[in-house]
Order: sequence, then structure tokens, then C-alpha cells
Amino acid sequence: MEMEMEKSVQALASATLLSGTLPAEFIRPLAEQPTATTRHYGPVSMIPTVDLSETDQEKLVQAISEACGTWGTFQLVNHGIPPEAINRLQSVGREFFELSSPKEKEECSDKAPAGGSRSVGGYGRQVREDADGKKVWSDHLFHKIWPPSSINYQFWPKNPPSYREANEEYAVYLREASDKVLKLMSLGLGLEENALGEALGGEQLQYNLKINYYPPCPRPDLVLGLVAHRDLSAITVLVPNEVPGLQVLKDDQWIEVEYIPNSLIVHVGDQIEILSNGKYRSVLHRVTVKKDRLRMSWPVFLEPPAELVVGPLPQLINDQDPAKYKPQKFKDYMFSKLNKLPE
Ligand SMILES: O=C(O)CCC(=O)C(=O)O
Ligand SMILES: [Fe+2]
Repeated sequence: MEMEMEKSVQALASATLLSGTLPAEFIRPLAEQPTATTRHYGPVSMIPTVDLSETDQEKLVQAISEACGTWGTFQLVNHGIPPEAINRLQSVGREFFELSSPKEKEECSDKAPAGGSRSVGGYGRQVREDADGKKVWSDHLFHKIWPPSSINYQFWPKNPPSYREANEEYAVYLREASDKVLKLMSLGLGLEENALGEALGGEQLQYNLKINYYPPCPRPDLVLGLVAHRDLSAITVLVPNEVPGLQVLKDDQWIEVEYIPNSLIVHVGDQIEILSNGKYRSVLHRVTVKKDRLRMSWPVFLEPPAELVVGPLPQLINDQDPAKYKPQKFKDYMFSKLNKLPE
């Protein structure tokens, strides 16, 4: 049985522009509305920057561990991924959203009946509504890009024809860059450089790409592109387009993440917070949208294989510093979080 697709936010956005009325289910409660709650720092970027071309290793390790311990996020510059590869990833993704028909998009969606074995894969809108029944102003496409054995090509667009090549090319570069990041993060915890990578499944580490599509919105002051959340990944490595909107919570303030051309945004996710026994912090973040500009983003969630048990690394726990998290299979962690059960 095929599910009737819910209308995309992209389609709703066009209708809303014509009518000028925002459907009520998108209007956030006052305490969440962006204009009431955002702090503007002006031109100075407050998010730490990590420069992979830094040749002083000690300095680099220091910078990354400080960023992960205080903010849980940083801008990664000089990461070695050619700008052309990033541009190709972006243009094929944008073409999918803007040039393919609703039917072509639906072909990339998960056809499994809701409530059954439905996975978080393919094209669509956020499956769950918030507790208060509110909806987010975004559509997405989700699919694995590595390892090859994990990929379900049903979720990969057939159009544009270069979609596959561009994504495969990006996966190769991204693995190199994220490998370096995980090594530096391990060293920053005083561990051997492969410690985090191995604890996350080594060669079995999964790379799960999401494309977020946030159409322009007539009332950006009232909606959110994504509500406040922490990623359940180990780390997330995100390519933004030039339209800002991502905000991170720091000292109870929402701070805008500035757009830096060619930079990648790295988030510490829940699994690294757990492995590090809380020394690195999974960052709370949300997304705001714009009145006349389209935001898109390409986060890749690096996740352990489903059956792998993740808990605080034994090297990091002792009498003074007891384990703060209970070890559990990644799939069980994910299930509890997605169903809002106690973790
Ligand atoms: O669009 C962004 O910058 C953030 C996306 C995000 O947080 C997510 O997809 O989990
Ligand atoms: Fe996120």
C-alpha cells in the first residue's frame, strides 16, 4: 500500500506567497519565535574556527578540544575538500528539489507504511510533529553515502543524472576530512588517535547525508526551519549555502552561525558526548528561515552501526570521574530518542 504524500513545504510556500496567509500549524509558541529570542553579536563570529592547515599539531588539538568542550560546534576551514566538489554536491541537490516533479520526488520517498518498519530515509517532511502539533518550515532528503554496503539507492535521485557521481565524489573527500577531525578529537581527550574512530565502528562508521530545503517564508518571525535539537550522530559535518539561519545555544542565548565561504560546520553529536563522558558537548541548535531567500544545507551524520554498543570510554572513567551515561546499542538510543522515551 502506498502512502498519500503530505504536501511539501516547498509547495505550501508557493501557495502561501500567493495567499499571504501562513497556515496556523507552522506558528511557533512565543517562547520559540526567532525574533523574540535571538541575540545578535554583529560582524564578529562567535563560533570557534578550526583551521586544518595549522601545522602546529598541539595548537590544533587544543583548538578542537576547546571548541568541542565549550561550544560543541565549530567552523572547519582549510579542510582539504575542493570547493568544486562541494559546488557539485550543492548544485545536484538543488536541481533535485527545484527541477524534479512531485512524482519524481515521491519516488525517492520511503514507501513503507507509517508505524511499520519505516526508516528515516528518503524524501519528505519531518515524520513526527512536535508535541504541540506544530510543523517545521522545511523539506528534506535523507540517504546514506558510505559505506557502499549500507547504501539504498532507492533514495538517491535519478535526476539530475550526475547526482550519483557528485555524491560519491563528496563521500570520498568527506571521509578524509572527518577522519582527521575524529583523530584530533581523540588526541584532545588524551587518547590514542584512533580511539574515537574505533569506538564508533571503524570501517563500519555510517555516513548519512541529509539535504535540508527551507523555502522563503512570508513570516520568518513566527516559524522555525527546524526546532531546537541535538544530533544523535557522533559528529555532523555540514555544508551550508550562503543564506544564514543556523543558530546554536550558548549560555542560554541563541547565536547565529555566520556563513564563511568554503567552511564546513561541525557539530558534536550525542554519541561523542557519551564516549567522552561529557567532556565534549552535543550542541543544541535550531534553524530560522528568511523572507526572500532559500536556505539549503547538506549535513552528513556520522553514526555507529546500529548494533554497536556505545558508552563512556573506559580510559576516561575513574573514581573521580564516574560514568555519566549508560552504555547501549546505537539503535536502542536512536529508538528512545525518536520516540521521546527516557534515554
Ligand atoms: O540547516 C542547518 O544548518 C542545520 C540542519 C540540522 O540541524 C539538521 O538537519 O539536523
Ligand atoms: Fe541538527
